[in-house]
Amino acid sequence: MTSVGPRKGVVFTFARHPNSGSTQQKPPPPPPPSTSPRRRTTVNPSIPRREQHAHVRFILVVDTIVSITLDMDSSTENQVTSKPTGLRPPTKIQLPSSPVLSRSNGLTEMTAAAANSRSAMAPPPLNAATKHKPSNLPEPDAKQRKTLAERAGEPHNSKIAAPSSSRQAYTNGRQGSANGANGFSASMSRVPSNRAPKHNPGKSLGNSVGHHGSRAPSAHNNYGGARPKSSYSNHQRSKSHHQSYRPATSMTHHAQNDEPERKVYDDARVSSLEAQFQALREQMETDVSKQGNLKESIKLYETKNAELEATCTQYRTALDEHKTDIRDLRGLVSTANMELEALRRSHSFEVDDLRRKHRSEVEDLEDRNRKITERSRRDNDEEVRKVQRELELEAERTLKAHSEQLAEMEKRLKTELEEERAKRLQEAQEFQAEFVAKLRDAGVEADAKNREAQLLQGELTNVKAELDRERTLKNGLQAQLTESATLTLTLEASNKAMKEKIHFLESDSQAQSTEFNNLHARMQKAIEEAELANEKLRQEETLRRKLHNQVQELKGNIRVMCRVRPKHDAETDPAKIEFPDSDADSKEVAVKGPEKTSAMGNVTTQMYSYAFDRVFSPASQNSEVFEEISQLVQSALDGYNVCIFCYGQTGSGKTFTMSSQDGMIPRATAQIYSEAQRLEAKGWRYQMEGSFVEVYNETYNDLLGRSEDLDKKKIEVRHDTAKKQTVLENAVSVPLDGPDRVEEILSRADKNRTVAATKANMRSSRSHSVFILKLRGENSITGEKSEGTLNLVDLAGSERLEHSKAEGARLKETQNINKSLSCLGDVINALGSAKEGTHIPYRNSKLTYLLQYSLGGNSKTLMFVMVSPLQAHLQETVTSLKFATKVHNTHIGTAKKQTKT
Ligand SMILES: Nc1ncnc2c1ncn2[C@@H]1O[C@H](COP(=O)(O)OP(=O)(O)OP(=O)(O)O)[C@@H](O)[C@H]1O
Repeated sequence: MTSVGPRKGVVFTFARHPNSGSTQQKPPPPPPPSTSPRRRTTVNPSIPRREQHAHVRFILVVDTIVSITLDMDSSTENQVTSKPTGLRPPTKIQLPSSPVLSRSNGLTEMTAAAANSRSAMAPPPLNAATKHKPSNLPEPDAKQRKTLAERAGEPHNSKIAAPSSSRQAYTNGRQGSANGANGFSASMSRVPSNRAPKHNPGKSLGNSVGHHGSRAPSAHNNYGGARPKSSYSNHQRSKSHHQSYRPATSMTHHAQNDEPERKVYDDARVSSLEAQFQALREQMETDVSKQGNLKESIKLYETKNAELEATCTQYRTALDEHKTDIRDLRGLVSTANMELEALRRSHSFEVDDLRRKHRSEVEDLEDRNRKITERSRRDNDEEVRKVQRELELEAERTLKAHSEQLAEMEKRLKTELEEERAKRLQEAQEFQAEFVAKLRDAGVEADAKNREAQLLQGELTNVKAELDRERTLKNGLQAQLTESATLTLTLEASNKAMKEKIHFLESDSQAQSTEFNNLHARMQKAIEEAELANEKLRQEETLRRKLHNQVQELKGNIRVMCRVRPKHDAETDPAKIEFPDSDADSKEVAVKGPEKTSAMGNVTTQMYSYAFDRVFSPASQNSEVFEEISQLVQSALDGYNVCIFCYGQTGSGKTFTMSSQDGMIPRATAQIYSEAQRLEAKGWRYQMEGSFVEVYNETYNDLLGRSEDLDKKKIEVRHDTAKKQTVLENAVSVPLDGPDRVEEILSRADKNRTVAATKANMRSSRSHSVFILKLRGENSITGEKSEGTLNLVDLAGSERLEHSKAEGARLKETQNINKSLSCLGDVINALGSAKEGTHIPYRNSKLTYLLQYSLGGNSKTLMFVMVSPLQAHLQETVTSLKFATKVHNTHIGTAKKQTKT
């Protein structure tokens, strides 16, 4: 875009609207920044007056040139813009929006800021030009300095006036012919002043202008040929060029010399400028001619553009037609699709109809075929029957014909025979009469006749044989007929029987159904009755448990029974033990004490009598003993803690009673299993776990663990005070899923004890063994839960130290045994005498600590006091019996059932 101020203005500026860059014509690069010459000439006092004057004159001249050019350009522009072309309108239309120029104000000065914004180059100081133009200073060395024309050929020079790449291209395009302009730019623009003096002062301004004017027209082609405002750019540059080449030194010199010299100088300067003007004019003419070329080019382009538009319109029309065709085709395709779909549908309907028709035809054919088959079968049967009948008739007919034929033949033969005989007789008589002489001949003839008769007889025999055959045949046919008739009769009978059977079965099915319903009803009734009975049983069971435990409570929660083992054959010197009430329910035992000799010499013996809950004589069996304790075992299933222990001296039969093959432990577990199974019908399910530990020298050992760990593995006993249960930590617990498992447990425990035993120490005698059976039951019907524990304890043999004379390890064992037994007595004693809240010394021994919840108020305890039958053990026997009596006399609080609902 080109914008020019009024003709008489001081500043002219080439401004370009930013939007104009989109035109096809490549715009000229923005002019280099320039400052107002007026400002320079009028404001800056540092410039010599003569020089300023020369500037003014120069500007006036230039202004004139510009105005001429503007007239030409504007007319050209008007011509161009008035033509209706398809090209973008010239950028001149956007002049009013230019921030640089305002027509309302006439020629507006470009402010420094505006100028800066249009150039990347900083404006040089105003006096920069003068600073480098001292006339009195020596010129720089020619070798070091380059002429402006030389520098114009250097690529870097163009950068001075081209801050952007586009400007660079533009400048480079021009550099071959616009060296002078570069020189102007260096002066007019804000190119640093140190570049300005680099021009060769030897070259005059006229040379520069002339050089400028001699710029080849082809240089303008570098602007793209469509840039009509390039001449203005040249103008501006020419002005700058003028200023740049203004010989400041001469101006300075004039200022210092007299006036005539200055005038000469000015004239020279004016003439130079005029020459320059002439050159510029030529240049402008050239530009005008170029402009004409450009206009032609524009016209050409317009024509091409019009052609292209026409082509475009044709293409658009063709495109629209194609689109219409495509739409039509789509419509046709959719119509065809719809028709195809309709055809497919009708075809599928037809196929379905055909299928249905075919199916019905096939069914008809099958039906017809069936009927035909049925009919043919019936016809066949009928035919067979008919043939059979015909055969029978034929047979009858044949038989009848044969019979008739035979009878006729026989009759004929008889007749013939009779006739022949009569004839022969007549002939014989005739011959007798006639041929007496001929008797021999007649005899011969008779013989012949006889032979003939014999032949006839043979023939008759043959006929008879034939008749016999016919008869045989007839008989055979009759037999066949009879057989067929029999078969028919049999089949008919069978058919009848089958019909009767079907009839019977049909009638029987109804009877059976009725019977089944009756049975079902009876079964339902029986089930209901069974349910009622079960319910009643459950109630009975609950009542039984209640009553049973009431009885147990009445019997006391600690009971003592005494068992005297039998004497072995090898054992002599039996003690005198009596059983005063020798009935089936013995409760007393009397032991005859040692003989005592009085001072008078009388030998007396004292009888010690003891009464317990039950006394078992040596003849009693384990089964009898178990009968007495089975109720307690039942209590464990009912949710009680039960403790049964055997107390007595060594060899008194504790292990035999407790752990032998038919001892209390196997029997108790067997009973628990059978009872648990019985209770399953009442909704109870039990889980059973067994542990077996021993207390040896006040240490717990696991008898079900590995034998090598017997004295090494530490077992901890923990008490759950809330649940009143004892937990054995680190001890093996075996789930008892069958009574046979008890044998396994007992043999494993026995093996461990045997391994641990030494010759001098039978381990089983020197330790307390405790079999613990935990029973957890749950009733799925009533929702009851129970947790009981059965403890079966085989205590170590009690011994008196003075009697055993034990030393060393045995002494320690004995002391520990006696201590724990003493503690057991203390606990029982405390339980019997204690008021509520009194301390029970369970912790005084490992044994009582282990049995804490199985001794006392929450449990049922049974003590077997085992008695040796030997006199040698009498003292120990009496001690044991006394201890047992003490326990027996103890009343321990009421047991509590561990049940939940
Ligand atoms: N009721 C009995 N019938 C037959 N034999 C018995 C009976 N009671 C014990 N015996 C036998 O007496 C012997 C000693 O019995 P047992 O080992 O049971 O005594 P113990 O009190 O366990 O001895 P320890 O305290 O040393 O273990 C064994 O041989 C045993 O078979």
